[in-house]
Amino acid sequence: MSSELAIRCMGVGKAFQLYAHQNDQLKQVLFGLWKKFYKEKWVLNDVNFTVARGERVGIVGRNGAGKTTLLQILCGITQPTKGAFEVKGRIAPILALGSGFDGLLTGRENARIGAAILGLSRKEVDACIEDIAAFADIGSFFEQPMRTYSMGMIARVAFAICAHARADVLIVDEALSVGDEIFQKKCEDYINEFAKTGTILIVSHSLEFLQSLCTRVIWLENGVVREVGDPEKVTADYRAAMLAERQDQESGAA
Ligand SMILES: Nc1ncnc2c1ncn2[C@@H]1O[C@H](COP(=O)(O)OP(=O)(O)OP(=O)(O)O)[C@@H](O)[C@H]1O
Repeated sequence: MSSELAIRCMGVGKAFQLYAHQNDQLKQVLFGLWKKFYKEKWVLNDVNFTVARGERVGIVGRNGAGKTTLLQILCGITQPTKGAFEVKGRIAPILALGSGFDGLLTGRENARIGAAILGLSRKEVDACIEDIAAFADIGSFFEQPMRTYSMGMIARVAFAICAHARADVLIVDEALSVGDEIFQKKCEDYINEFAKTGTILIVSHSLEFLQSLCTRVIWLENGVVREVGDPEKVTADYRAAMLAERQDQESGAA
């Protein structure tokens, strides 16, 4: 690990606009200068952290804590409402796996486009497309339109592209919860291998995996950083809080 920064998140906040009625969105466009027709829902608030080059940082938090939104901001998929961020180097975003694919194009065609979007030149794509096909390991489906794919197959192609993107920073959102056991193991092996040289920011509900992989863990709670530090300590505190909450609910329900 070096002291050089790979990711810096400075006071990042994100508010979504919630419209009570469909018409309100149109009203906002027409009369938005005078009146707000939406309610703001803040899902991230003043999030600050840095990740050094070569570090492996995990993010934990309950459903809806803001983990995916934070990764989407860092990957440039959505803009922060407040604050600023910086990611140095080429990013491979293993998020919302495959949401950008065109269902009318084949796996191969989507893989070529996806790899180019991640920054590979045409020559580099030519050189690695068969390796991407082998990594995805979906046989003749690779030549079929992606609308015929299962979610698991889409995930395989998406992960395969990212695994060949020659990235400096791997940003992973729950990628290990998709696909079958064999593919999950392949992804885990890839991430462990990448970890030897690259920088990783990974969201996972698998606390054991984060403990084994990460150098630090961030616990996000209601859009704010509740704790950051040693993976064993943070995941233990998080687990204890979840357990205490469940016990409270059970005793309340009894
Ligand atoms: N486009 C959107 N418009 C409005 N609210 C949204 C939008 N996207 C996400 N949210 C809300 O933002 C909050 C954070 O969502 P996010 O997906 O970042 O949480 P998460 O920690 O990744 O959850 P999970 O573990 O369930 O994947 C949630 O309350 C969610 O409903």
